Amino acid sequence: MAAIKGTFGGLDIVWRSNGPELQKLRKLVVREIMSNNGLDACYEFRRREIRQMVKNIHGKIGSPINLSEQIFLTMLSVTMSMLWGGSLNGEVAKLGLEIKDRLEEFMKLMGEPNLSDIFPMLRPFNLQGIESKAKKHVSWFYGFLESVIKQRMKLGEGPKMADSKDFLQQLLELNQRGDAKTSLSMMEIKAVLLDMVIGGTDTTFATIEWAMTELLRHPNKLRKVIEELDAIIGDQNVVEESNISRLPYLTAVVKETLRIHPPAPLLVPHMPNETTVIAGYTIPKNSWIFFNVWAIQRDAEFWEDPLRFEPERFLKDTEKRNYTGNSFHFFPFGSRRRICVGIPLVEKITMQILATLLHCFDWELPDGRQPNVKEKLQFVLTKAEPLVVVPVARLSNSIQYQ
Ligand code: HEM
Repeated sequence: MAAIKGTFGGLDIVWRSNGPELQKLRKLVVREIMSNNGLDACYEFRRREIRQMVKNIHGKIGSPINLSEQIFLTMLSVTMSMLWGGSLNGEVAKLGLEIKDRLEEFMKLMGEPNLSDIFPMLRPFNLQGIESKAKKHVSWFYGFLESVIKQRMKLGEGPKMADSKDFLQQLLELNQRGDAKTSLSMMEIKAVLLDMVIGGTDTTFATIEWAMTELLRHPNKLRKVIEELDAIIGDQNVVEESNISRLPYLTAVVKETLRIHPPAPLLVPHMPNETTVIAGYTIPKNSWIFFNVWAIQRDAEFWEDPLRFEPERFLKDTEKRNYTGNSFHFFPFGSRRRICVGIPLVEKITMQILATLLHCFDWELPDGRQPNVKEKLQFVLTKAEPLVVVPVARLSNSIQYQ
């Protein structure tokens, strides 16, 4: 962990220590970028990538497809598109694949046990090479983001899509306001963008992959989702972000997925800057603390029949069962000062991608075999084996697939 933290140079949000600079960055992201206005401003970018996903899948109707890979690429395209108007289509596809490979490598490194975390005096020797490998990837990402930013500053504005503005454009405009509260250095802009690529892509992908897996394992729950989509969206429309607040059952499916399969099962490690005693245990200053939210959210003391996939439990008591991190039985995004800043985006994007996949297609299982729930932990908890399924068109109007 120390190795990974070091590679960011202390400028990003995830690995920055508590203090006024961290609070400034968090406030800026939450108030400006993740606000309704901020997210609405880049809706067209998200929408474009989701429509492209539908088109890609429609081209493979009737054949088995690796849905996990399709979801990952869609999430990466959505992230790149929202951040700097990038895309994985056309000539930049090669670059997208390079980002995907580097992201996967980086996640692996973050999940690898590092001797230096247990014996900090070994850190200078970099015995497993984790720090140097991680640094190589981070420098590549920083170099790439720098060229994107320079290009944008030269052109003066981002790609035009209706009235949309990508995150980079929003950050640069905040900088032009020129007040200390919203100005960021170029290094900080790069670090925040990188946090979003690394912190946002895999976690959101994993949520959608697990939700699809659980629904395919539970046809009675899937039927309820389809009934809800047919009633709210209907046969002649496509899913828009404005519809998703009217899909309470699908919302409960996402929450139940995040309960059983939290993408960040140990949250992000915390480090107290003072020695503290909690419940009689002494937590020494500067120790790495992991919260096992995976185990807590499966604890039979708090959850009835905890391993059963039961979205209905989130239909009751919705006030308490939310993402605010105030319940210590359900906090997949963490809690309090360091709670995830991406929640508003996650709520929109997971719902819209899931609703679109289930509204546009029926999904058949090759050889009728149920997908398994074997897990793979590389910092983010994903499925060990990809989800392979056969898409079948379910809408009568071919325009909905274009
Ligand atoms: C389902 C998707 C996601 C999950 C489950 C998730 C989960 C988390 C968790 C558990 C933390 C650490 C909280 C703690 O330790 O107390 C965190 C932090 C963070 N997340 Fe997310 N996240 C998701 C998506 C996103 C997205 C889409 C973004 C941005 C585009 C994002 C940006 C961040 C950032 C910047 C932090 C660091 C906050 C800080 O340290 O102050 N996350 N996230």
